[in-house]
Amino acid sequence: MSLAAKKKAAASKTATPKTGTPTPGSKASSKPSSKTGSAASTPRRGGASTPISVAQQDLQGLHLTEQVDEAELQREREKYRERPVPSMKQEELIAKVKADEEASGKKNISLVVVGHVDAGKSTLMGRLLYDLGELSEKDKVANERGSSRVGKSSFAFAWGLDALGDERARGVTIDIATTHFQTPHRNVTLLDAPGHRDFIPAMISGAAQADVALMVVDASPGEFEAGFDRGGQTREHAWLVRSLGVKEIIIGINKMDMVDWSQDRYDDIVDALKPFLTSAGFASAKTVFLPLAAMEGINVAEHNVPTAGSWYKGPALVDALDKVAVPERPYSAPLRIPLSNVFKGQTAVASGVAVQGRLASGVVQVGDNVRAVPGDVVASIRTIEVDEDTAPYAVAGQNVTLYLAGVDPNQLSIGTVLCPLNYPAPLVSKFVAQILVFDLQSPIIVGTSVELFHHSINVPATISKLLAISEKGQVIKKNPRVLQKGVTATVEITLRPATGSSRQAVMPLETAAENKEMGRVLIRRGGETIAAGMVTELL
Ligand SMILES: Nc1nc2c(ncn2[C@@H]2O[C@H](COP(=O)(O)OP(=O)(O)OP(=O)(O)O)[C@@H](O)[C@H]2O)c(=O)[nH]1
Repeated sequence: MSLAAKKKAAASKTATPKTGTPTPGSKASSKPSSKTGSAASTPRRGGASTPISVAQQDLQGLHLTEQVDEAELQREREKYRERPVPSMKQEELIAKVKADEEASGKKNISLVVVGHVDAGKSTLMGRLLYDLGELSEKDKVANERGSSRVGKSSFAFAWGLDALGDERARGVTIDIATTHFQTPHRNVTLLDAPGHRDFIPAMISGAAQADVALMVVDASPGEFEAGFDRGGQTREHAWLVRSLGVKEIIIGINKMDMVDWSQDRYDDIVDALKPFLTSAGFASAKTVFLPLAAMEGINVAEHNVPTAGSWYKGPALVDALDKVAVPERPYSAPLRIPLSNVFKGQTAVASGVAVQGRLASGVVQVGDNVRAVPGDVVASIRTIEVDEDTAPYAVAGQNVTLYLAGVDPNQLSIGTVLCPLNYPAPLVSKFVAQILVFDLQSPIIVGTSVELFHHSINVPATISKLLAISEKGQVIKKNPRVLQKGVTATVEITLRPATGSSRQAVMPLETAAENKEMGRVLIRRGGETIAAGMVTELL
């Protein structure tokens, strides 16, 4: 699939509200980037993506508009419910997955790109894709033309990566776009994160899915400092990605052309970042620094530093990515697929309801039946797409598009978790978490209202009890009255019903001990990330 087409697909899911945060279900959009056989042969209709009922969808799929033959409709519905049979038992599948990985010599990793606004993230990724042959000359020329028309000709490479329309006019990335590329030993899924403060919720969704972060900083005079100061996004992004479980980080010190490849400037930036990254929880062995000039493609796909930069002997970006450690994937744990997208509206029922997400744990194959929670809906996996290609199975760590049979799209939403039939994730309205408190404007007290982020959703919640403050694993204070910046605390968190609803709010959640990825939460207040933590007990 061409990059332009991929971008179009990515752009089709950019429904993040420009101010405020996305709410569950708000990203549902028209249609995923499908090219499965069944989808291709399925009649599709244009039009608005307002949610429609299953019956209406059936009508669309069958091209019946007014005269409805109920019996015929029923037969068609039954047909949709015909399920492919899984070809392997779970244990067989896990063994095959491991053997396939061994044989391919390539491992899958997901990369999130973060950094202060305008640091050059999109330019860098555009350049990398171009140098790796993923962005054609034609795409690049079209991008150059398009971007100079709106008076931003230096954005030519970024153009390739940023989505369409609104985003182009403003020159700011507003939602996660995914693309794939390969290094000699890695298949990389790239999640391009927006740098703008308002868009951090979208970044959280990307970072929650990543194995490694590429943090881009701008070496130009004054710019690194602006991004690193309080209020700049460098610090918050580093905290966020680490809190979301990303252990490896590559720091691309970009725009070295602006400082004539000065080693002093590079060293100063490294010296400022190192202690900060350690305090944010990145082990120095898992931190790589490299100088770059993204626009000119220097030190991106090859170690081609100019004479002024001959002091640099380390890896080019592509070599650093090729060495990213692949975490042990929890294949044998029960399946958990938190959905990051549900395509409501135009998707015809015959090809299944299209959803996207990342396997937090477990394995799944075509024909498997899964239970969707909340809602307790049973669906059958009709088709699996990994990297836009159909696949017989998918495993923990992969981002997938799934086509589900036997389910109404309105029963699913962003945040729904697909689970095995006999092992659904528990639904929780209150839990205990151990949290690390970030930089705060005002302290956390009992009753503090927050937004709770878990994978791709955020829900209103209250810090209902402050249970303890600990240091190095020891409780140093019980029932504190306030939590200040920098402390590790045990708190009770209670979900609040959505505005206007009297129903008790619940969400699928597990303790971190049970399932690391399902037990990680982020806490924000008033557009600021104030804490991150692990669920330790479900109440
Ligand atoms: N001199 C110089 N300018 C660069 C380089 N890389 C990027 N730029 C410029 O920096 C500006 C911002 O680049 P983008 O790639 O849009 O930055 P971004 O980090 O993706 O920005 P957001 O999407 O808004 O977060 C553009 O004008 C680029 O042309 C570089 O290596 N050298």
